Amino acid sequence: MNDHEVNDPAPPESGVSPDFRCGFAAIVGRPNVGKSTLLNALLERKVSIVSPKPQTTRHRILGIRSSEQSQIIFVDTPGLHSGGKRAMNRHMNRAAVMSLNDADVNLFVIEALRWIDEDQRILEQLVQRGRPIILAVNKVDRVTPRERLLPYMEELSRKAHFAEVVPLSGLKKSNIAVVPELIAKHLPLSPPHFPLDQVTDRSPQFQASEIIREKLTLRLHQELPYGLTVEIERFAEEEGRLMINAVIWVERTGQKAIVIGQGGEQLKEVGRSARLEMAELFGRPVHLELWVKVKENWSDSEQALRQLGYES
Ligand SMILES: Nc1nc2c(ncn2[C@@H]2O[C@H](COP(=O)(O)OP(=O)(O)OP(=O)(O)O)[C@@H](O)[C@H]2O)c(=O)[nH]1
Repeated sequence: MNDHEVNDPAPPESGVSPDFRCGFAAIVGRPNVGKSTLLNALLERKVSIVSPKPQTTRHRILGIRSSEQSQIIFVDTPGLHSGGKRAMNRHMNRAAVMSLNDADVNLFVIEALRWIDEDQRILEQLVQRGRPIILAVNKVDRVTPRERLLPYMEELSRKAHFAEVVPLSGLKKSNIAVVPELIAKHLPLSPPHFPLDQVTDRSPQFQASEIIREKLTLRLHQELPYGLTVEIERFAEEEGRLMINAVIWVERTGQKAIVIGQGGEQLKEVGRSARLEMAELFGRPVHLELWVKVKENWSDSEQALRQLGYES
């Protein structure tokens, strides 16, 4: 099943103009070029996990940006991996290819002054699909002196026929405002698919699990790249408070000790920062309980992936 069909589209809003445009924009690019950061800047709020380590985005996260003229449904693709053998890698590749198929326009994100073979490979796949490609040249804040950018942009323009080439910085939020306008030009005339005030079709449970995973990833640095996932077991409202119980699944007993940390400090700190962010996101106090459990070699087994909801 196509992820976009999970939620029935909302009935068309009354009163939208006949020039209204709506469609799907895939955010594509190799790991760590800054796709999640850019998406968050485009949506003006945080919906997708951001971390300094590559390949942290496992799920396709749909962010929605609506204005009076358009509704852009962003698909944040996992990194297109080269040659991954484990089940998780296969899943990620399938997900990436699926969102390329869905998109009306591709926002291809690269790093300023850094074009490598993997960028070339992704560009070739995009060109084959024949959909418009908007090239987002990210991280321009790192370019010094600024004059180096212009010849680089000219060089890029010769690599393919891009609909647009935009230098920007997702982190510094510079030159971001123009991007939705450029994307909207390439979307079909259509009424909005979702209510205009909706920014994501992900459930609050999913968002809660992503917040926990992000806090873990930030604290654990190199120690647990793929080896953990988060499952929400309870998500209930009681007397104005959200009661959330979550299990952090790891692959090995040794990793369990790492996640918990000495005297439980690590886990306590993860819980504290996750709880604060959830309280802000959901607009009410949160009571969060975290457990760490071992699921042997889960990321190697298709069946275990399915149990945890990574079906594609
Ligand atoms: N200097 C600078 N750093 C950036 C910019 N955008 C993102 N970064 C950093 O680049 C790193 C990767 O950013 P992400 O947004 O997680 O990258 P991603 O492409 O979504 O990564 P994957 O999930 O691995 O595919 C983080 O450390 C960001 O802070 C930018 O405009 N300028």
